[in-house]
Order: sequence, then C-alpha cells, then structure tokens
Amino acid sequence: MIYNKEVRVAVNAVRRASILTAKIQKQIIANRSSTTITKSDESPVTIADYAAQAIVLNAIKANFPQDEIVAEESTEGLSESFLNNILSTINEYAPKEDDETLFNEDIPLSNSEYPLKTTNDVQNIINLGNSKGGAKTRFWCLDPIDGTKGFLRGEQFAVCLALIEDGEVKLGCIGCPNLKLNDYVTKDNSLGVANPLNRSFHDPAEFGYIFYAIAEEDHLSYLHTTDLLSGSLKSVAANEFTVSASENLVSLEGVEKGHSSHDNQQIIKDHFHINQSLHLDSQVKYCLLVLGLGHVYLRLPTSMTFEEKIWDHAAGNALIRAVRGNHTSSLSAEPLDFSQGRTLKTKGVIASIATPELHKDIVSFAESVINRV
Ligand SMILES: Nc1ncnc2c1ncn2[C@@H]1O[C@H](COP(=O)(O)OS(=O)(=O)O)[C@@H](OP(=O)(O)O)[C@H]1O
Ligand SMILES: [Mg+2]
Ligand SMILES: [Mg+2]
Ligand SMILES: [Mg+2]
Repeated sequence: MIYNKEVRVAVNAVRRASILTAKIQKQIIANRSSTTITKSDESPVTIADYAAQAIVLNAIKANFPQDEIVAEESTEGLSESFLNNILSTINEYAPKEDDETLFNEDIPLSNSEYPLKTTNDVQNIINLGNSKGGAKTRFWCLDPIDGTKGFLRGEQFAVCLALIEDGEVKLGCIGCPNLKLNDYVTKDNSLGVANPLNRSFHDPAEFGYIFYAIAEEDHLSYLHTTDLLSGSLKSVAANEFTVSASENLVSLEGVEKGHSSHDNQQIIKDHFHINQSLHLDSQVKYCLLVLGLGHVYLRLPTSMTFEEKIWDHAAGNALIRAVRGNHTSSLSAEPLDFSQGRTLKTKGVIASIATPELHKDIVSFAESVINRV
C-alpha cells in the first residue's frame, strides 16, 4: 500500500484523539467541565480541541519531522494556566501509547525531539499547525474537533486529518467517536435506501468508528475506534452506491443554520424530490455519504464573504474520491481546490454519490438558487 506509514500514523493519532475527546465530551455533558472559549470569529473552542490538536500534531512531527501542518487552532492569547490545563487534560484523558491493545508499538506518537511533557512543548506543538498550505508543499491538514457546537451539545463531532501533496488530497482519516451507524439505517424500506451495505452494523458500545482512505485507491476502509489496524476492518468499493435522479434521494445537511442556508437547501430538495434529510454536525456527514446512507451533502453559503476552511473538507475529500463520488463547490461542478492556502476560494460545498450528470444538474440548479435576485 502506498502511504503505508502515513496511514498508520494517521489512524493511530486520530484514534488517540477520538478516545480523548469522547471522554471529555462525557464530562462536559455531565456538567463537570466548563473550559469553552469564544474565538475572535465568535466560534467556540474547548480544551478538548487544543488537547486533540497537541497529540495529533505531536504524532505527525515525531514521525514526519519535515512535514508542514495546517491545523485549525493556535495558542495565541492562552494563559500559562490554560496551557497547564491542556497538559493535564492530555495526561488524564489520552490513552497511553504503550497500551498494545490500542497502538502499534512501531509507531511512536512522541519521542525525545517531540516529548509533549511541558507547557512549552504543548504551546510549540499546537502552533506548528500554522502552515499557509498552498500548491507546492506536502502538508497535513487537521481539524482536531470538527463540529465543536455538536460536541458541546453532546451530539456528533469528528477528528479529521488529511495529507495534501502538490495541492491534492492524498489521504484522509476521520474519527467519529459518537457515531452509531444503525441510527442512520433507514427503517422505512419503501424509500429503497434501507441499509445499502446489506449487512448489519455492529455498533460498539462506545468510541464509534474511524474511516480512512487513500484518494487514488478505489476503496474506503473503516473500523471501530478501539480495534487495531488489523482488526475487523470493513471496506467499500468505488462506485458501490452510485445513484441517479430516478431514485429516492436522502440529503445530508448540517445542524447550525448559521453554517449553511437551510432555506436554499430546501428549494433544491423540493426540485429534486429529496424527501428525506439527515442533519448532523461535522464531517460525519461525509462518512454516511460514502457508506450510501445518504446521497447528497448540501452546504449552501449563508454569506458570500465567508471562506470555507480546508480542514472542514479535506479528509472528507479523500473518502469521496476513494468511492468515485463528486465533491465540488455549490456554484460550479469543478472539483474543490485545496491548493489555495488555508481556505477554499469557492463558495459552499456540494458532495454526492450521484452520477456525474445528476451532480452537475444539482450544482447548476443550486447556482441559480444562490444567484437569484
Ligand atoms: N458561516 C459559516 N459557514 C460555513 N461554515 C462555517 C461558518 N462558520 C463556521 N463554520 C464552520 O463550520 C464547521 C462545522 O461544520 P458543520 O458541518 O458541523 O456545521 S453544522 O453545525 O452541522 O451545520 C466549523 O468547524 P469547527 O469550528 O471545527 O466546529 C466551522 O469551521
Ligand atoms: Mg472551530
Ligand atoms: Mg471544522
Ligand atoms: Mg474544529
């Protein structure tokens, strides 16, 4: 397998961050923690976002010291006592990397050059996520908690890591600690989308799933968070679920009305007879899409000035391309371009496992809805 070491590091780091964030979410929901900060753009960030970013970036640098990283969070403005809090959170909640039931011994997630033992280590490693990205470098792209609002509501969130080379996403890994797939299998067989995998999901009691894919290999893999790489791995082949206009389609959409235009999405759903919608936070939406549990991901812009962040879509891009799906902006059916820096320069996102023709029709209709006077 190409990118063999990269996949092992990514899955192990995402697994460690998924277990840590899931434990912290339980504490927050039980009201035993209140470490949420509001960032300058009014969005929330928690101690779990910082702790997850620290352990994933440390794992990357310990194994690929030359690689650059684009990651969402920075420690700007954090006090020494907050940094101390991040360090104790890591020590208390992150599973230990000498736990052989969870980690491959030959993939150390820290070393003497990247130890993660002091607040200085924590600060330095988090801020290594400040790469500008672009077309020329090889860089990793991390969203330590995607769907922070869902995380705080006790709902879906995801740890999302991608590797980008020459502006193109090469691999993606998404940890979904709260995902129970059986919750999304359509109960109503008349819709014709009941469990497209034609197999039952054995949802683990806790810690959900990890999905990963190399974009150019024609399949996606997924496993329970607490399995080792060699554990009960399942996979989906390219084009396994391609759908066309004549079928009953299910949309995948966000929860927050400020993140996508639910009104414009409704107009599209009416036009294409999409009469069932799943609303979830985070890139978990992409995971359901590539399993065929939904067909069209709609993220129409609420404002023409907001720039989508590459870490909100890069890992999902690898999954979608591995199953030969479509991943474009909401205004043009050109593929998303991850080579333009830390943000996408196009507006909105539409993803689907539809035929290319149907995808083009949906985007062209979306464009007319967005640009209507
Ligand atoms: N105005 C606007 N438009 C589009 N996207 C925005 C906007 N504001 C924020 N964000 C980003 O939305 C990320 C969360 O996306 P979700 O898919 O979870 O949104 S939703 O709540 O389910 O609708 C969220 O990611 P996290 O900060 O990692 O949670 C933000 O990067
Ligand atoms: Mg955020
Ligand atoms: Mg995000
Ligand atoms: Mg985030």
